Amino acid sequence: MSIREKLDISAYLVVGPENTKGRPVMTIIKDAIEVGFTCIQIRSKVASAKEMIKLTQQASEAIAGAGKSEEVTLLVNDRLDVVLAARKQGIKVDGIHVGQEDIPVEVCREYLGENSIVGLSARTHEMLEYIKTVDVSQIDYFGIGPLHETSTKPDCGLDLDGKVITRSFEEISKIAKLSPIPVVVGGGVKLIDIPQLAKTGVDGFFVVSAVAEADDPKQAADDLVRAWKLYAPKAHKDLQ
Ligand SMILES: Cc1ncc(COP(=O)(O)OP(=O)(O)O)c(N)n1
Ligand SMILES: Cc1nc(C(=O)O)sc1CCOP(=O)(O)O
Ligand SMILES: [Mg+2]
Repeated sequence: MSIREKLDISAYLVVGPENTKGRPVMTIIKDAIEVGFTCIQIRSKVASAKEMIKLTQQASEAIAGAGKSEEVTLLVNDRLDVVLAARKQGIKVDGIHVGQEDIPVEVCREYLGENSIVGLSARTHEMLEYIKTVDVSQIDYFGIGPLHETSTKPDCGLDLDGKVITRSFEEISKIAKLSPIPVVVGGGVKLIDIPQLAKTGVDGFFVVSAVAEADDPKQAADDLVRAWKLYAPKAHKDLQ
C-alpha cells in the first residue's frame, strides 16, 4: 500500500521549538509517537532551514526508532525547500502541509512526486463552497480550523473583515460529509472537545499546545489518543 493510501491523520501533532516551553521538541515528539499519534508535522516560524532539516531528521529517526516508519507520517509545514533538502540527505520525510498563502499544491506535488503526502488548509471564508469546487486530485487531506481561537496561531480563522471565525461542530459535520478527501480539525482543540469532534465524522484532530505545552506531554497525548479511539466511529477500538 502506498503512503497516500495508508495515511492516518487521526491523531496529529504539529510542533516546533517555539511551542514546547523550552523543552526539547524531540522528547515531545517521542512521547506522542509512543502513545499512538499517527502524524507529526514539524512547524516553525522562527527556525532556520538548517534547524528545520535537523528537526526533521531527528523526528524521522524517532519514528524509525519506535519501529513506526510505516505507520507514522512525517510532514513539514510550509517549507518545500526543507523537505527536498532533507530527502537529498537521505532522511525519510513523507511530505508537506501548506496553506492558502503558501507554495501551491501542484508545485509541491511536482517536486515531491506521487508517493508523497500533500496536505492543504482549506480557506476559512467560503470554505463549504471551496471544498465542493477545488480540484482535490493533488491533495491528500484538508486541515481545517480553528475550532477555538488560539494563541498558538492568532491569525488563524481571520475572515475577510479581520475577525476570527471559529468552526462550529455543525459546520465541521457538513464539511466532513461533503469533503471528497480526509479532514483533520485543529485550532484550540483540547481533550474536552474530542467526543464532539469525533462524532462529526472527520478523520482526526491536530494539536499543538494541548500536547506541547502540557505539564505532562506524554499523559496529555495518551489521553487524546484514547479519547479519539473511544469516540470516533471510524477509529480502531483496540484500546477499549
Ligand atoms: C494540519 C494542519 N492544518 C492547518 C494548518 C495551518 O496551515 P496554514 O494555514 O498554512 O498556517 P501555518 O501553519 O503555516 O501558520 C497546519 N499547519 N496544519
Ligand atoms: C497551525 C494551526 N492552524 C490552524 C488553523 O486553524 O488552520 S490553528 C493552528 C494552531 C493550533 O495550535 P493549538 O493546538 O495550540 O491551538
Ligand atoms: Mg502555511
